[in-house]
Amino acid sequence: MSEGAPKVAIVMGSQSDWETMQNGAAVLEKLGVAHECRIVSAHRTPDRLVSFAKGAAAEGIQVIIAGAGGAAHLPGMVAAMTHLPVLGVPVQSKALKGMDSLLSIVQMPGGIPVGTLAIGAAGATNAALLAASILALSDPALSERLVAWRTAQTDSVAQRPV
Ligand SMILES: Nc1c(C(=O)O)ncn1[C@@H]1O[C@H](COP(=O)(O)O)[C@@H](O)[C@H]1O
Repeated sequence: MSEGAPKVAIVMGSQSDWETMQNGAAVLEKLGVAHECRIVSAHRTPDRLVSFAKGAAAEGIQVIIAGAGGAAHLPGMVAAMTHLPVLGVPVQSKALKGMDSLLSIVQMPGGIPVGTLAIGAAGATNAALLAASILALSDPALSERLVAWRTAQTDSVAQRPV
């Protein structure tokens, strides 16, 4: 469904973040938003980070979702090197349950924004929905799919617990 050149890039600091970030990829897949997923780490692969962040706009990427845990510098460093919207997902860490990730991502200095989502799977899901909302501003067909997705979600909520 999501064919064509990727418009959203989902980047994550480690393979271990995929369990969380795949929730975002699944939403983009359902909505038919072309996307790509990459492992990029500010700490472990700094050169890969620079070439990704500096080249993303020229490659046709329109929104970047960046997920990382612990000392989560990835989203902020990506944002420092691109004007594209960057949505940050704090991945839940074992030691501090993701509070470290959240605080590392959310407290950006004025001038370099990262739109920070909730810790964990819900954050990854919502980052993908926000990315789709941004793209839908200039894509009426995607806008219709997004509204249909929201309607289906509403319809799936039972009136009473079973
Ligand atoms: N926070 C970052 C960055 C970064 O910010 O660039 N690179 C890796 N990491 C994080 O280290 C955690 C543990 O990684 P490992 O599981 O590979 O040891 C992951 O949640 C990853 O996002």
